[in-house]
Amino acid sequence: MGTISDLSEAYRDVEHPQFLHHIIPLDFSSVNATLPESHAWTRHHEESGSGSGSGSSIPVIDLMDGNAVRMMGEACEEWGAFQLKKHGVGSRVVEGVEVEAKRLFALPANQKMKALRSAGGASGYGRARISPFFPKYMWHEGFTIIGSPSHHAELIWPNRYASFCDVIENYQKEMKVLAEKLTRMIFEYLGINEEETKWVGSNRVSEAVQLNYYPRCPEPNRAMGLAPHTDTSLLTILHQSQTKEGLQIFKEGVGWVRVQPEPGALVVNAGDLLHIISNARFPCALHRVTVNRLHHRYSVAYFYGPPVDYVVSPLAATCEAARFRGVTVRDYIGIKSKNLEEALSLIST
Ligand SMILES: O=C(O)CCC(=O)C(=O)O
Ligand SMILES: [Fe+2]
Repeated sequence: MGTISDLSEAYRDVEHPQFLHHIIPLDFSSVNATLPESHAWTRHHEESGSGSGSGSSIPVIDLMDGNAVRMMGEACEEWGAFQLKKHGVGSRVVEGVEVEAKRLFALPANQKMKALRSAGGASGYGRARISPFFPKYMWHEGFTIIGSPSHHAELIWPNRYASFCDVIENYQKEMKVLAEKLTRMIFEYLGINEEETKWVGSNRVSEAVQLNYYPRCPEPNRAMGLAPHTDTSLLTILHQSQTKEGLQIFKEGVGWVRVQPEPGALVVNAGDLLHIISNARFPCALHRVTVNRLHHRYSVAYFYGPPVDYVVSPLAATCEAARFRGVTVRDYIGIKSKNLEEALSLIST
């Protein structure tokens, strides 16, 4: 149980308890033709690079390819992200979670509210954690799982929570194996010695599963699915449902670039912790989500990182000056929760 509760505690320690209005999602089923003002952002879709025809897109990499280490490393350097094929996670496992996510978010609002995230907590149902940093709300609701989902699942489904938990726990297990493999490969690319990777594969890693739901939206051009952010992880593995609009990644000099769902592929992106460990050689992928008029969209993110008491520091900085001071995962979570995008500059040297 070690880390599982540790990660929850790292979030609970954050001195910034959120207000309920930052947690309770809008009841989207009650919205018909107009976007409520609370959710109306200024137009944002016409920015450069957001057209899929621009030719720019994150690389699609086959994990079984003999050059996978180099390709993943180069993708991380250029984009901080890539799509991964032949990753070894069965399609039934992935589709299984998507089915459970659909079932969960289709419940009436009062049912979902039974599993509402608490003001100081990290897991449960609610708005995106980054909500307090933005003037408008997002067209989104989420369900965060750290450790066992059974507590919250039982509140929602007293009689059928076991099957939900089986599916989620199996997904966590498979994602963890994949995340370990990817971490080892990426560290190899960065030339980080094995001594520093001892935590990989331990049962003390920090991990969380995030189910995301973006209902169809009457005015998609004025709404925001998920506002621009980077992930507070080492790496994130994401499954997205096959919808046209959705995830976009920001590339310096290009703008927002769509990540077209590639059948069977998972999106991998570098989080803040990998940015620090790589001494900023890898950008942490800034990403956001747009919504669409016709289809609901679902995604499942798996966040992976070192144990909360592990000191993250630039390991790939053997001959250059370290650009960040060392910081424990727990402290970094605290800094990020209070400062969001300023967090990295607060630990810069
Ligand atoms: O829905 C997506 O495609 C992205 C989700 C995401 O960025 C997150 O959960 O942190
Ligand atoms: Fe994210």
